[in-house]
Amino acid sequence: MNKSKKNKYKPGKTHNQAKKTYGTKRSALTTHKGDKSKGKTSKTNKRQGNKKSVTAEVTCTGLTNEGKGIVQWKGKQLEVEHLLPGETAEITLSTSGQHVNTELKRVITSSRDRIEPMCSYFYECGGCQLLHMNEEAQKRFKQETIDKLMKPFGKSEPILTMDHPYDYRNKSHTTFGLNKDRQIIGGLYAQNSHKLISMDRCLIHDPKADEIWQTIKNMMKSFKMQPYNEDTGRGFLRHVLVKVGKVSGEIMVVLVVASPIFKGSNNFVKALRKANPEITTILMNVNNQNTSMVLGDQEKVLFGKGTITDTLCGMKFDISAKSFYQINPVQTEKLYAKAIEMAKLTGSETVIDAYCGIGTIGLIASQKAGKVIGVELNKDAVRDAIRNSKRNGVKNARFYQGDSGEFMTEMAARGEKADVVIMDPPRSGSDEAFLSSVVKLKPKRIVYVSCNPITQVRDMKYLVQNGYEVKGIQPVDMFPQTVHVENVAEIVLK
Ligand SMILES: C[S@@+](CC[C@H](N)C(=O)[O-])C[C@H]1O[C@@H](n2cnc3c(N)ncnc32)[C@H](O)[C@@H]1O
Repeated sequence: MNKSKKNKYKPGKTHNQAKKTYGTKRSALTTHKGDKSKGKTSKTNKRQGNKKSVTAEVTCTGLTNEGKGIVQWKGKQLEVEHLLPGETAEITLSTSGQHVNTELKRVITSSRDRIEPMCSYFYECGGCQLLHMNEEAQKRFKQETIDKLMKPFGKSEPILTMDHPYDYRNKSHTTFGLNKDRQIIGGLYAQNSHKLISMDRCLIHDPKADEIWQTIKNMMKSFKMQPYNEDTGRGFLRHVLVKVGKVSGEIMVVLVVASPIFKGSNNFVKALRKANPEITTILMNVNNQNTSMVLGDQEKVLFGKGTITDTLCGMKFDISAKSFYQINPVQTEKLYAKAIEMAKLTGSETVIDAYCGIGTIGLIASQKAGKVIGVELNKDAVRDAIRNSKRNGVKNARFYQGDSGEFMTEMAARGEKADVVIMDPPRSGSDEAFLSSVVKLKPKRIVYVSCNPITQVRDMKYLVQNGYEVKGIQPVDMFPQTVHVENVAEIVLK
């Protein structure tokens, strides 16, 4: 590896997701140079637990990438959850070590961008961070986030938003537990915690998925099925994963259980299908590890074919329980259309679809390319991709299981050729092995699809330092109501 400054790859930190709820937040304490404190501190100092807390009146001057309000207090820049630019508010502050925790107590002057959150779990859950902002403000926030991050590479296009920004998630997983009265509850963990919030509906989930896990929760008592307790390791049902084919209407239910012995599974499946006849397949996944991962390794099909099929961009795709599939298909069609437009295919190119999942982008691109080579780490996803290739009658695509970085390194070592690389890595971004091999392979074009523009910027800097230039930047709002934003960049060899 060339160790020169030019080629030096500097992995950045992964995007820090916004956290949960009103209050008890630990804000990053950053020293703020050159600005006088604008916050007024009240004289009353209280003790919160063993931490000293003070109340202050502050004015919000902007938003962080995580959608938190930025305020100045005693020469420091602090972040306050759920505060909007221009608003003045009363907050409480408490210090623990190097950190200052802030809590929004009362908004004194409210922004015109503020709306009443449509979800009653908003302040507790933290899965959506922007429900207190109207649609226009969310759009502006995401556009500004991308514009700011992508500034070194040029201007970004206006973000592609969604007409009905609710009910869009085709995949959801629910956890079960007992409340203090030992009644079974189901819901989501509060962001970055293991506090289970009992809910009946999530505004961004597919409504059918929420209906199904409610059915399961209501069946548990009569089937003597106990929710799994992470602390004691006792109980059976850990999670329910529901995947919905938004076009096909097919529905997969995965019962994630702590033990492979599922007594009465036939009757359970029968009762579940009776209550929700739209379910097309039911699986049992055994996760007996002490882990925060939802799915374990063992899987058994209890009913149906074990996969669902959905249609995206006119092609049909089989999706397994463990395979990645974009969670917002309406916006995915816009994203893929942009990615393929940026690839500028003429029919003869060799295209690499790196981090290809079930082969969606590559198979759609294959209609306009000479040949497509897909690489993906997850073996179930590769099996789906191969099946999807056959199902759609695609003859010019091959899929391989492996690490994209290693695969590209081997391709570069063999002196192989690629005209276009489409890459869509996970949130942590790509790696040095992959990027340095891309630079060796010298494709004319790279289309970089990312759900984390922070790691995307890091990787794009490397490509730009090594002979590429950025020609186009297109943000897409794949995750309305949350701070997350998808971005696709067109990068060409100079
Ligand atoms: C954001 S998804 C994109 C999938 C696909 N392009 C799509 O649009 O549905 C990232 C994919 O990268 C895969 N992945 C993660 N690390 C990988 C690696 N080192 N090499 C290859 N694939 C990897 C994941 O399993 C996942 O399927």
